Amino acid sequence: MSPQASAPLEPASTPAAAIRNFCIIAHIDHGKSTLADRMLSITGIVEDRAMRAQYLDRMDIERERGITIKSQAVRMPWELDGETFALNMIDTPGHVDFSYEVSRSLAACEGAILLVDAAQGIEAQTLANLYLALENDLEIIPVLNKIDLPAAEPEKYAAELAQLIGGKPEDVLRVSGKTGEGVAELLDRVVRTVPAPVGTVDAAPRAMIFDSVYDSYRGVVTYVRMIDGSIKPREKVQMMSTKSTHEILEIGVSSPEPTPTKGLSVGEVGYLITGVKDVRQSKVGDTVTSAQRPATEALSGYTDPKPMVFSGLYPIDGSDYPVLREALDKLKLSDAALVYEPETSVALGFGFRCGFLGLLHLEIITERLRREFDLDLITTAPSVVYEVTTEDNTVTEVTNPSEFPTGRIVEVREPMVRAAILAPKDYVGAIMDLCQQRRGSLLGMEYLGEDRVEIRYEIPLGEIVFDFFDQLKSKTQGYASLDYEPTGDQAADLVKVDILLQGDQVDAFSAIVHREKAYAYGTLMTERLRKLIPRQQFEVPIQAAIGARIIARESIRAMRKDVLAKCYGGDITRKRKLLEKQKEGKKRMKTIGRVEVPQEAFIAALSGDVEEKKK
Ligand SMILES: Nc1nc2c(ncn2[C@@H]2O[C@H](COP(=O)(O)OP(=O)(O)OP(=O)(O)O)[C@@H](O)[C@H]2O)c(=O)[nH]1
Repeated sequence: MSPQASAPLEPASTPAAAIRNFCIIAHIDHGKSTLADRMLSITGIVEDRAMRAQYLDRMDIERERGITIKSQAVRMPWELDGETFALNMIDTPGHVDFSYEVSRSLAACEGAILLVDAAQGIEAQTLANLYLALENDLEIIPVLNKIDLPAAEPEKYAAELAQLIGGKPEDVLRVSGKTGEGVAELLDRVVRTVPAPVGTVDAAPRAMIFDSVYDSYRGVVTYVRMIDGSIKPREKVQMMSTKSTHEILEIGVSSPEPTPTKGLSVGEVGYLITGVKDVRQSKVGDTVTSAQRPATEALSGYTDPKPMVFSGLYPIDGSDYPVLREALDKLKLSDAALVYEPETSVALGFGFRCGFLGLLHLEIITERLRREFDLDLITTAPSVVYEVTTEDNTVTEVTNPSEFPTGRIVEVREPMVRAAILAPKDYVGAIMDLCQQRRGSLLGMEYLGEDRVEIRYEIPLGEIVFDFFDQLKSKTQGYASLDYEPTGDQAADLVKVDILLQGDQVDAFSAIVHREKAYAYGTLMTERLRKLIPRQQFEVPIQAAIGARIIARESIRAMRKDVLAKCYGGDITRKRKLLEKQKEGKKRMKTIGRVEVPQEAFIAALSGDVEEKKK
């Protein structure tokens, strides 16, 4: 158990018996990245002085926000009882939006370190990831982290962990990623308890893609786990889902910088570079085989990424539209799950309808557009995918409420999720109230230890994407954690509510809501717009309607005095100046029918800034 003394094992010739593939699963902020960094320095592959905080999180946004978006794999040498082992650590994204990526990373491992903050205990993502790991038959090593913290309660949480996975509290390891305490023992435990990979050495090669990253210099870097056989440089490989073939330009391992090798064989984890320019040609979950000697059966578990949440993205300055298009094209190269198509809105101009895996994915993309491409954007309220059947039996998938079919609707189906919420028991009442308001049905409740409860609900995804998480956090003073997984579609009594300005529909404000909530949505939006739209020369009614039926109404009274009048006959240059000034302020006026509305009013109404100001 010492930092590596002998030379590291050469990949491509490492016997499977000397390989251990593992990952770390943890709730957000429980210290996964810090522990991973500590392992890099303790195994000697990164010198302490080269160590920057969170070596593995490459993207700036990841580092700033402390979240892991893209998984990476690192090979580390470790010696135990005179034998050298190659440890492949696969970093998994911890968030629900990326659960498919998590599940593929897990499928590349034989063992998982279940890392729990010794001052916090088990959280929702700990559980969600643990269940995924168990489904993949991984050996679980329970570990409490941050034992250096004064607030750490290792005894209490070791008991909680032991109860959860079975076993004795004393078998739960205690470490500190920060000080390094217990980390060498943890690596020893990995070697002892994680099974060595098994596969057929001389079979046709099969490698599972568990990650695919776009690099502007090298094209797509594909991370794979060899299951059977081996792959060598210059070999022609085939992607089994698309049958496309590519020549391997480079093959290697990350330790942690990319290091070319003579190939990868059974059980090994590494990367391939084939000159592919777009991650969609090298998809997570797909099987790579040899073009000359293809395997007959692909590895199981491959699915196409499916967007769950849709939103319209519009540049605030209309002339930025081409920049937005280019930016999305670029992001798409590195993100197979992002989909988009052009869309126009009367209220917001030209933009794109974009599909995301979930809310965090949406947030990350919009943040990257703002930061990396300097774009000012407005996003419309997130919507899910509804399946609408009309009287003539046609079924339409609706991702944009303004495209809701007209005519008689027979059925509307909406996506459902199974949500697991973990919180201290005092908040059970508040959480149940919230879930009930959001049309949830209780599935079950379980105590974890003495004071924490796991509550499971089935809830429409559409209710979750609309500020559910914020509400949950505020009702539980930040203590609750949430995780969810899709469970399919369900029919519901849903209607489309339109917002009309002097009889004309304002598309960006149409929403699909439950019939019982239609009135609340209608009054909320009409009130917001009344406060935001400036008075016109005439009275302007603002209405909310379901089909032809008006359910709410406000009106903007006519101006008493024509403020422009004072400009007439006055100094023409002054008037021009005023107009110029107006342009500068990017105050684009949108005309809905005869009504002129500054774009800011729409933006404020969509983002709910009105209520904020009132507070
Ligand atoms: N005191 C103490 N703090 C720690 C320890 N490990 C991590 N932290 C702190 O906990 C916070 C979260 O650590 P990260 O390593 O970023 O957590 P993470 O689990 O990788 O977070 P995600 O990547 O967002 O899932 C940071 O502020 C760390 O400095 C530890 O052993 N002791």
